[in-house]
Amino acid sequence: MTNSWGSRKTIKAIGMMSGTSLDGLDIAAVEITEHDKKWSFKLQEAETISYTTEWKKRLQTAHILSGTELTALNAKYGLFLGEQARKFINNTKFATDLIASHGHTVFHQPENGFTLQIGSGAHLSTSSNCLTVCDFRTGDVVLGGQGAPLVPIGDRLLFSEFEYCLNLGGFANISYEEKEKRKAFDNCPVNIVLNPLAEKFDQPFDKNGELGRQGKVNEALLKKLNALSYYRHQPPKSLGREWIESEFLPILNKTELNTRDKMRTIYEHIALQITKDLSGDGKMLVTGGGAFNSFLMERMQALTSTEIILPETNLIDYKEAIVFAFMGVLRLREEINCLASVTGARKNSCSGVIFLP
Ligand SMILES: Nc1ncnc2c1ncn2[C@@H]1O[C@H](COP(=O)(O)OP(=O)(O)OP(=O)(O)O)[C@@H](O)[C@H]1O
Ligand SMILES: CC(=O)N[C@H]1[C@@H]2OC[C@@H](O2)[C@@H](O)[C@@H]1O[C@H](C)C(=O)O
Repeated sequence: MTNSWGSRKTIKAIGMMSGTSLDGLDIAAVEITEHDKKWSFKLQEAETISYTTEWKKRLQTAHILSGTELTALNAKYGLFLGEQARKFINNTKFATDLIASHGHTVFHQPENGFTLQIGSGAHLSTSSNCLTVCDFRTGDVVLGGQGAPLVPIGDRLLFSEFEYCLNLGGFANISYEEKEKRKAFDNCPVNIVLNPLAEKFDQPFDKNGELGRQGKVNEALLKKLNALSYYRHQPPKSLGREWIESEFLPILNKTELNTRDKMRTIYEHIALQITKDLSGDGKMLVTGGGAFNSFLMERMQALTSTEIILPETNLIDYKEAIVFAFMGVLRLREEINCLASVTGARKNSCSGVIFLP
């Protein structure tokens, strides 16, 4: 506790998260409480603002824009986030102390020393009229870390009753305690590769895994995917769109399988990659939209005796937004919110940039 935020028992925070699946902007209003050095939270309100086709396209193609265009989008998206926050606050009457915004990842190249989440904090804080914390990843990358995943600080301090926390969004990422340190890494791609395949059937995603369930596992493709060098690397490690384009899709696009068989094989690949390192003991909390994919859950549970726990829907949908709200609170209190044991950075850090309205 180093400043006046540290003497507040409860802090009200709004967390905003735009994930890789591009289904929408998740907003969570959370009351975060510290009692006897133990943290707890209450999710008060939550909403997902679906992206319009136009916003989805803008964010999806942001990486090919010119410098000027990307700068303009950063500002425009910051204003958009601010307007959404304002509307949310007006509707819910949640008297928030702060907004913690992840933004939308456009580039993630920790090996080259940078990561970029757009959604200008200055625009967001001014248009929402709220104290805002954003740019949570850069500080860790500058310290030599992967800048991801960051949610494990929340897994450790808010969800410690679970041996594993798994999130199934665009990518799968898992976190767990090992020798009293939090460890975490991105396992493999999930919806970032499944959604475009489902779109071939005019569906935004493979609801409950029904399309993939109808296909057959292709052993040759499965073997090639499992042989990708990323899976042999030791953590810390993380994945991004760049890896999908350079490593995963070239293998997938070379096969002439029908789409259902491709999906079925990808499901097996995901289930194998996630379960291969589990101890077989304890409970695993599964969140993120992929948790609703009952076929994927079945395949995972068939490959491990670690018990898969699906929480209530709001936690499945909003855990990441909740944890970013928590990270914003830690940032204001000047307490550690990025774990070097997870990201491989030279040291733990208190990351995020603060904007006053
Ligand atoms: N009933 C369902 N069956 C199968 N998949 C589902 C279902 N509901 C949601 N999904 C998947 O979950 C995705 C959304 O998940 P989520 O919002 O957790 O991803 P994200 O936050 O964008 O990703 P990330 O955490 O990687 O940034 C959808 O795009 C869809 O693929
Ligand atoms: C760079 C980036 O945006 N990474 C995301 C992405 O989506 C899932 C996975 O890859 C994870 O590493 C991370 O997000 C979550 C919220 C995290 O940092 O914990």
